[in-house]
Amino acid sequence: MTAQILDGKATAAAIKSELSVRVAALKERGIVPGLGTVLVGDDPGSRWYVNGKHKDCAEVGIASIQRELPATASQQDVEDVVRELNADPACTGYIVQLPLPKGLDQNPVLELMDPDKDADGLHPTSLGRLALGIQGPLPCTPLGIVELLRRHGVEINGAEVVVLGRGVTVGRSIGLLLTRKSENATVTLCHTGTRDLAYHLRKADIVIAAAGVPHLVKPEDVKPGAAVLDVGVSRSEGKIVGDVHPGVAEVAGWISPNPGGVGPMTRAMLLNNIVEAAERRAGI
Ligand SMILES: Nc1nc2c(c(=O)[nH]1)N[C@@H](CN(C=O)c1ccc(C(=O)N[C@@H](CCC(=O)O)C(=O)O)cc1)CN2
Repeated sequence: MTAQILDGKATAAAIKSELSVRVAALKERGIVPGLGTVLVGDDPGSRWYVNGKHKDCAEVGIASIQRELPATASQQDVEDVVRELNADPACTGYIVQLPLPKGLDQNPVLELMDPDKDADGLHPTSLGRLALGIQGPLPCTPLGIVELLRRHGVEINGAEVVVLGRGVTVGRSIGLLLTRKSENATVTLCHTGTRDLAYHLRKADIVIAAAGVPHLVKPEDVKPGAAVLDVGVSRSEGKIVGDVHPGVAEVAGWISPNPGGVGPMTRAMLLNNIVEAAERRAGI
C-alpha cells in the first residue's frame, strides 16, 4: 500500500482563497480585520513562522500589526505589549509566538491577553470554553488537523485516535476537539510516561505525532490503512525531520508530508480565527 497524501499546502491555499472572499465582504461593511503578532527574541524558526503569518495576511487582505522585542526583554516589557494590543481597536486578534525565550513565563502572558482577542485559541478562557462546549477560538494546529482530515474524506466519527505528545499547542487540546459530539472520536494521549507506545499505535485508525522525537512512529507499529499526521519538527543538517519514519508511507492509508502537511494548515487556521472573530463582532 502507498498512502494517499494529506496535502496541507494545497488545502491551505483553498482555505485562504475562501477566506479572501469573507474578508472582502467584511471590507464592504467598512471592517478591516487585523492580526497582531508578538515576537520576543531572535530564534530564526520563530521569526520564520511570524513572517509567514504576515505574508498570509497580505494574501487574504488581513491587516498586519507586528510587535518585536529583543531576547533581553523583561516579563514586564512583554506584558506591556500585550496590554497595548488588548487596547488597539485595529487589532482584531493577536498571537504571542511560542516558545518565549528562557527566563520569561508564558502563562501569565497568555492569561493577560484579552480572551476575545485570542487568535491562537490558547488562552485559558478559550481552552475552558472548548472543554465546556462554548463557542470561541480553537487552537490552530488541532483545528488544522481536523480540517485536513475532513477535506480528504478521512472518517473521524468513531475512529480510535492516538496522539503522541502533551505540548500545549497540539497534544493537550486536540483530544477536546476530537471528542466533541461533532467529531465523535475516541482519543488516547501518549507521552513520555506511556509504557507501551507500540500497543497503542497498533490499534489507532488515526495517529497524530507531535512529540518532537525523530522517526518515533515506525512502519511496524502502524495499523495498515491508518491516517498518520506528522506534526513533529526536529532539525538535522538544516532539514526538517518529522516524528514519522518514511517507511510508514508504505503501510498507512493517508499520510501528511512534513513539511507541507500540518504546518500550512496551522497558518490557514490562524487566519480563519481572525476572520471569524471579525465576523462575530460584526454580528455576521
Ligand atoms: N503562538 C503560537 N506559537 C507556536 C505555534 C502556534 O500555533 N501558536 N505553533 C508552532 C509554530 N507555528 C506557528 O506558530 C508553525 C509551525 C510550522 C509551520 C509551517 O508552515 N511549517 C512548514 C515548514 C517550515 C520549515 O521549513 O521550517 C511546513 O510544515 O510545511 C507554520 C507555523 C510553535 N509555536
